[in-house]
Amino acid sequence: SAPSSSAVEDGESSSSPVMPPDGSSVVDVNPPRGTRDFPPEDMRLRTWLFDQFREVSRIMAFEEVDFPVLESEALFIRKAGEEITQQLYNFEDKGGRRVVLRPEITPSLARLVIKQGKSVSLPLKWFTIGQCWRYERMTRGRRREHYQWNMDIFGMPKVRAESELLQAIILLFERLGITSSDVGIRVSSRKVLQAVLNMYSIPEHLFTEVCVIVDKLGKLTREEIEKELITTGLSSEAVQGIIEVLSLKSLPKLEEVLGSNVEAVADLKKLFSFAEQYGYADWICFDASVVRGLAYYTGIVFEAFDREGKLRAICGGGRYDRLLSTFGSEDVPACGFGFGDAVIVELLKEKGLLPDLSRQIDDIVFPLDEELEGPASSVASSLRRKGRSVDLVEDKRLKWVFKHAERINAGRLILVGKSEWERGMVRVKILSTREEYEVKADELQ
Ligand SMILES: Nc1ccc(Br)nc1
Repeated sequence: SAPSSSAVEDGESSSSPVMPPDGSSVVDVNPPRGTRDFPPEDMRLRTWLFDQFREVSRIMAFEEVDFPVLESEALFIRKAGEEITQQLYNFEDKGGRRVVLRPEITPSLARLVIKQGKSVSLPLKWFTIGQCWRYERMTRGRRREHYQWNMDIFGMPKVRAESELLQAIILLFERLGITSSDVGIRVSSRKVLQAVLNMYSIPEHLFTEVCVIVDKLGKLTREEIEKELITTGLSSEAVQGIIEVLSLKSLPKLEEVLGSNVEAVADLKKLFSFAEQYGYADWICFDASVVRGLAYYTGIVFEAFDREGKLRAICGGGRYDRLLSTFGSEDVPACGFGFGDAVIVELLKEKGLLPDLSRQIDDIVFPLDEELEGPASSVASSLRRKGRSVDLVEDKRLKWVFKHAERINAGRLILVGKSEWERGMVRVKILSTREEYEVKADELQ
């Protein structure tokens, strides 16, 4: 039996491995700390979820792209103190290169846009589903990997891009049976914070750091946030002003505070007006406290949340118009979101919306004795070449075969018996109706 592993650093199991008689030791059969196996039942759920991601991406006219999970560390070195860059799964490879298991996908997308250069026409609408990693001290016992669906639009400077991405997220929720009573999407803009910092003449270079700090609203206490803001050098007046504006949840109130000609207000009003036209206005709400924790966001940001408040953010994203220039390239306006594979499954469980994904096999082919194993091969092969899923079973008692047929929801049981085969026939059992008949082997469909 596999040694039970406990939460010790870096995943060594705490119990000694089972010692088989020959003295060798059994490897720890658990996956590395913080990672998951996907046995068939879990894999069916994951495949179903990813199929929903793909179907929404198709409906939204996005193209699929992919990248290595392994990326250059340089792509993720940022100085804003984000959690994501403090938990890099980074190492030096055998060639002395600094590499990472990517913690997110957006920088890879940006790298490919730069690499494609003038060979692509804008706007680009790309999506991918990929595994992302973080190295977290296991004391917190959290996962170190998850899969993220990313949808990104490059070369669309106006809020049409954000509106399109919000529709993709809402279409996904609707496909899963989730309603706007279950989930909402908080929307704001980093330009709100930018406007407040301008009001207090706070230098531009503090913007990103302040965003990363205020993103902890809801995770840290107000006092802790204020303390962190003060340490960046902000005056207590500016800190109070920031906290006050970020507590706004009314766009008209924001307009009163910031004025109508502030870009943030104009963008958000346009977005909420589009939402009415798309028909998803009841899903979204303005909430100035949303800033998201990634340093590179520059405009509208959003995150989906469960209205019961039991779970972490379901997905999130925003506009990042100046990411490419941090890689030394000309900027291209961009906007995107990441949608993880874990919180959404917790939500589906909460709402009783997990789909029934049992196995479905068309036919079981079973030779009734050893000398018919050859003919059974040709029966199975012929059905498979017609596109039927066939489980070829042998060396089992018939009682087991019937039980197995039930377990895998087989449609038919094809019995290859001696007397029937001598007449060129096989016996077919329709398992749902128990109907049974003989048919010519070479006419079996
Ligand atoms: N960025 C990131 C990577 C892996 C996990 Br689990 N969560 C967040």
